[in-house]
Amino acid sequence: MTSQTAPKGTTPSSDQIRRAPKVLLHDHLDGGLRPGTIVDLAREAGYSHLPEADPDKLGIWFREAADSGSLERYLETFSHTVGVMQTRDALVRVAAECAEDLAEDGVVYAEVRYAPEQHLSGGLSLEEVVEAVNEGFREGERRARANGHRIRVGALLTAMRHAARALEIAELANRYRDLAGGGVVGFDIAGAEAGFPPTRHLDAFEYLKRENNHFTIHAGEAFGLPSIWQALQWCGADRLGHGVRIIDDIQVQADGSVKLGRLASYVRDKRIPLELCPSSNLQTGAAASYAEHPIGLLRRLHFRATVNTDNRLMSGTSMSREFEHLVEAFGYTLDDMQWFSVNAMKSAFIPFDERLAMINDVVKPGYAELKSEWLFQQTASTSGSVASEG
Ligand SMILES: O=c1[nH]cnc2c1ncn2[C@H]1C[C@H](O)[C@@H](CO)O1
Ligand SMILES: [Zn+2]
Repeated sequence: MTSQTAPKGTTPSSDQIRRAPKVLLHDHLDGGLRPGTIVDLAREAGYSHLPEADPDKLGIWFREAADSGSLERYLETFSHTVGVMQTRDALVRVAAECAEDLAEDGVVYAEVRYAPEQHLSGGLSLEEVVEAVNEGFREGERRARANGHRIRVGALLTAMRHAARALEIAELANRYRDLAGGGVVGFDIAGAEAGFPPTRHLDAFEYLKRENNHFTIHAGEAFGLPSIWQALQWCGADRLGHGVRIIDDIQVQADGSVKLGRLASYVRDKRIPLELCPSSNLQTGAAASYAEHPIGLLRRLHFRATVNTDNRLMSGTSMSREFEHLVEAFGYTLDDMQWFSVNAMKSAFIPFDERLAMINDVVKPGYAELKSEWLFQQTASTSGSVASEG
């Protein structure tokens, strides 16, 4: 009897990984610019601080400068991307290219975040920033469709944790939700973690809860369990940005059995989504290698783990590349990729019926098609060998 599915251990090719429908919950708009666009925008704006004028060299500069082992130094590189994103046209262009690039890479749904308060030095208001980015995402979705790709992009508004505008940004996120055609789907806080606990912004989180709105919090990246605990139990985060240090509450015993502490149990029991970003974690020192990244254990233990890019420019990555690294490190199959993608889609901030439709009408059929391709390839090569034997 022949098997109906690809056997476990059949790893997907790079081409299959790229074509597989992927879902991205954690990607920074100002961490994903094309190097050529940065050079163009710097010229137009008279921004003279770029460390390199050649796009290829600039791309390498970002990767190397971000590869520092420290979140604080990693974040310094954003001064150049934010520096050229200060006009309406620049924001529309960057957002449109972001949607196009993600769609080209096989991402079908993405939540892309940025901090509106960082884009005001050219005279834009917070509202004008949000409207420009939304316009860019819609334009990028249209261009992607014209190129045969379908993607839906929602925005998350980030407040910087060292600043004091979180409530104002939360109110902004609330005003721009539920827009026809797509808009702002939630809120986040980002920036240096050590010394800036999420409880500094409790007023913003309490406001969002009263408004029945959604938010994620960068927690458990550069700082450990107390940050995750505060984000969940004081602030009420729906998801954890990174959350990778939950591994500190999981003990693997000498006999291979695993013991979860109370916080790790809570995260798993409540199905709290972890927005894991492997390449970014290697750069900021949160993990030593892909093979040692906690995602391997968290996936085995059935945490609600998702795979994300964080900053495609600074990490020289894409969703496909993240999966390529994981396939190589852990031998993941298309079934594993589907599991991560369904997890991410279940955890998105759009309404339940729309998430379900994406899972049933886009994600699952996409993987089924790739798996059936595999079956037909096997059939073709088997019948070839039967014919030659005959
Ligand atoms: O991984 C991150 N951790 C904390 N903050 C981050 C990370 N990646 C980007 N940021 C910051 C820098 C950006 O300017 C800001 C908004 O996207 O969010
Ligand atoms: Zn991030």
